[in-house]
Amino acid sequence: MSSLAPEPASPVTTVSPGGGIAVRIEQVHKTFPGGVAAVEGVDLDIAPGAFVALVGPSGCGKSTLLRIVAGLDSATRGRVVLSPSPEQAHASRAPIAYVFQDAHLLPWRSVLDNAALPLELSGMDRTERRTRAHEMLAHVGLGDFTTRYPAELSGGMRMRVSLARALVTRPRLLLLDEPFGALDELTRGRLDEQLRVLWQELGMTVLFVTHSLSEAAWLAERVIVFSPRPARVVLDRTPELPRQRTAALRVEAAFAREVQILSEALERGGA
Ligand SMILES: Nc1ncnc2c1ncn2[C@@H]1O[C@H](COP(=O)(O)OP(=O)(O)OP(=O)(O)O)[C@@H](O)[C@H]1O
Repeated sequence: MSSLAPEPASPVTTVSPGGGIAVRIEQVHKTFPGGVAAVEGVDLDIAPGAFVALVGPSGCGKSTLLRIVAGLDSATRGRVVLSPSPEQAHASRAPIAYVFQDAHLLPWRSVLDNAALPLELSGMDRTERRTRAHEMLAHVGLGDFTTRYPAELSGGMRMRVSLARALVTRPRLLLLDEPFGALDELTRGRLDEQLRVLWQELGMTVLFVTHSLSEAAWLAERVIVFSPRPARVVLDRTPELPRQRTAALRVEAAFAREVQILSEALERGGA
């Protein structure tokens, strides 16, 4: 089987849609020790279940903002309010999962054991965690690769394991930091398609950092364009595109127009 062959998606029946976390970013500023200002007065209200792309020039502060939302870093001023809060979140679902630019798989563990890792760390018993990891790997098209090891996989397959590892916890908020940036266009497009299907089926809020304006317009229901560092919001746009995103949409005039609008905002922000 080709690593990119779309497998019939096995629905994740145990997760009901809904249940995404609302994210309120209130006047967030971040200045690092030494005086580097990375984020300046960002105000965003993100509805539960929204799919939001964050775009901006390299080094503008997107990752910093995502890390603050995740609680991995703190704001210098302002605050991020998650609702429900991670403490109130439902026990059967993790509040937050984070996907990095690199897959960061453990080379000595099989694909299945990599995907099951967060469940193992949470103390779930072996049979249940393996069942859940199997289910999610099948969902991202890796059902036939569970016994393989990371070194035997392509870059796109490794990213899919990383995505499955984040999704096994059934997060209510999924944060992705330029996850497909190192992949070729075709693989990236396929993974975008799988991610959108997963978002629609799993019921979670998604914040997706990318450099690619076309990826942002195709994937997200709302695109935030940031200025060069320190990141300020230049544009907050809901692309006027059909909810059902298809591969054919990428060559349509309406899509090109959306990318153009984002591109102009990016230029304005840098002026
Ligand atoms: N821990 C840190 N200490 C000091 N400066 C930092 C730290 N982390 C990030 N920065 C600086 O903050 C700025 C924003 O970095 P950040 O990684 O958030 O940008 P980005 O928009 O995600 O970049 P890219 O798109 O290239 O990944 C950069 O100038 C970076 O050097």
